Amino acid sequence: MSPTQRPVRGGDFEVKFADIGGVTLHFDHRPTAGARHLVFINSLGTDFRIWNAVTEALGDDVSTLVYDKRGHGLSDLGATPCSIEDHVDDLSGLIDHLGIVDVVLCGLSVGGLVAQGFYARRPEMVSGMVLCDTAHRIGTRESWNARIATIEKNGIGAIADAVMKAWFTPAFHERRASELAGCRNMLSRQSVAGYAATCVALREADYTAAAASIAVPTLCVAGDRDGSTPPALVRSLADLIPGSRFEIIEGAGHIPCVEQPAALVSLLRDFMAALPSGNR
Ligand SMILES: O=C(O)CC1=CCC(=O)O1
Repeated sequence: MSPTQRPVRGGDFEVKFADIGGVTLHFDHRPTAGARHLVFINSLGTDFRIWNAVTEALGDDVSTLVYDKRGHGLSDLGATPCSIEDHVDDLSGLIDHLGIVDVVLCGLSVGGLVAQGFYARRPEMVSGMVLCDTAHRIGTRESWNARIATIEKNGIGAIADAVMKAWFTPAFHERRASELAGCRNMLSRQSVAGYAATCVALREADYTAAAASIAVPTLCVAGDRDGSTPPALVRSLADLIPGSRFEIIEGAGHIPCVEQPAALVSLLRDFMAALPSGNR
């Protein structure tokens, strides 16, 4: 596809896959000539459709890349155990495969850890970061081990009620029942092996020391009702990153791109507009 062509959503939609170091990754790349790349990195238990409303609203103003991280959606799991650094390998390989040389990363939850890992490895590629409902360290060894034990015994469905409470506000539960059901299906239909492998990666990840070296514009964002990485935790990440900004999205849980996409888009647009121009 030439950089000026964009597949129309729902029209000539192309399913795209790439073999990155032996791991097949499922992605959707919508380049616009001259527009900076915004690369979205998913949270645990989700596939790239969570960004649909956001990329739709951004339209042709930015180039976008979404992908299913290993072990999720239509992407392979690869070898286990895996670490955040393996996820960084995937992202790095996919970006190179597509010939992208300058990115703004938008990482949600574990995706925010992948963004921090990518920045630590390839800072020259990154013009800015939006770290959404994430932290330098998420959960505890005990909490991840307990979650892994539960899903390996009883399946992901066994944790779905608790996860939906963390992902979405009570208002979403009350008023957006079909979206809630769809998101619950998305979570429950991830593979146990892929989900558990990502829990292991989360359990072992600690980017506390790396945060002080982040030297690009960074916006940390939290849903005000996030039940997984609450605003105070996201704020503690922002406090570690020199010069970063912290914003709260009202009326959102852990997944603002689904619950409050317009608010996230507005923050993303302002953030992108304020960046110095770089290589595109
Ligand atoms: O689904 C959850 O429990 C919330 C979450 C923690 C890490 C992540 O990526 O999502």
